[in-house]
Amino acid sequence: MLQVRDISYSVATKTGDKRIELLKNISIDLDQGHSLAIMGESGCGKTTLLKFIYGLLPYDRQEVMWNGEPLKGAEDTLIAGHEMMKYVPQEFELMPYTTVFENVGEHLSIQTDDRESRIHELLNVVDLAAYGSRKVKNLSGGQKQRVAIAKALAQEPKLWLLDEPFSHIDNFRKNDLRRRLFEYLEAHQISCIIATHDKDDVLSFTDETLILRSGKIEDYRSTHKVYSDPKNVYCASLFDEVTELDGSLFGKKETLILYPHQLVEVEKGGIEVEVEKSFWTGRDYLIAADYKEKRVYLKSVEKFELGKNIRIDLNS
Ligand SMILES: Nc1ncnc2c1ncn2[C@@H]1O[C@H](COP(=O)(O)OP(=O)(O)OP(=O)(O)O)[C@@H](O)[C@H]1O
Repeated sequence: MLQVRDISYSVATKTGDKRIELLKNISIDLDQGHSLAIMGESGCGKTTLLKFIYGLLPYDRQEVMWNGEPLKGAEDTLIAGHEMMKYVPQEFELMPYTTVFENVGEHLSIQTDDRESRIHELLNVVDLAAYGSRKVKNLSGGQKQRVAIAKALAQEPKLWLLDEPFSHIDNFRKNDLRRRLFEYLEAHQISCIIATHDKDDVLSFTDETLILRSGKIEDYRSTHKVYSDPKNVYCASLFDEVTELDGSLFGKKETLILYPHQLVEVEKGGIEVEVEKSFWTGRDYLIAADYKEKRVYLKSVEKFELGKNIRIDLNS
């Protein structure tokens, strides 16, 4: 079990007269086998938080605990990084002049009886079984990223720290790869913290979600709650387009933060909006409309012409 206790992390400005706080009062409890998503806008501190947990940055106090034991930060260890964790950074580190097979096997003991079958198992997880003998320098960016993932799994971590792990991988493979990986993690009871901008990494695969904004926790609950009951527009907009409307327009007390599928066109009732644009999304249209100079988004099976007035209501 991982426990992060009220951590803050700051760096000195270039002039050295001030400090910038990159992380402020972050606490995390992660049970073994659970997965946590870290979401937030670019620059909010996701990578810094992963590096901090992994032990690449100095700890002021005993702030990161593993199964109740305090861990040491970068300034107190010879080799930074905790052995029960594996951190897969955005810029993956591979050996370009050796094969995929050798890269993945790098950390497996030569004595391991089932060395070959273990490497094959991991290459299967990342769908690279056919590329074992290929030199890494001759792979595409997405293939290299998959090698980095397999290599990290070869070390049998208890906690996996992933920074935008699918950023180079095409949509065609992404969904399948996600499913295989998270199934592998579940089967081996490996915990996972994944920093991502992609809601598809989060909704189907993580138990909890922590949303960061300027280094502070904006929300930290079950992924289901973070998505379905967003605390504010910032949190909701990490998942989809968002409309914020006064609830009294629909007979509700609270301000409403709505995803496009939560608003629909109706014949009567609701409010009148003016269509500004219809975007085809494959299955239906995302309609951008104006309500008293406020942007409103809804889903529709029908395309609406620019300037058309339609009535919309809550999709209950
Ligand atoms: N050593 C450092 N010195 C000064 N500023 C830093 C340092 N490391 C990170 N930062 C700043 O801290 C902020 C958080 O960076 P971080 O890489 O953690 O963000 P992020 O949420 O992972 O962003 P992205 O989604 O773009 O990868 C950024 O503004 C970054 O420029």
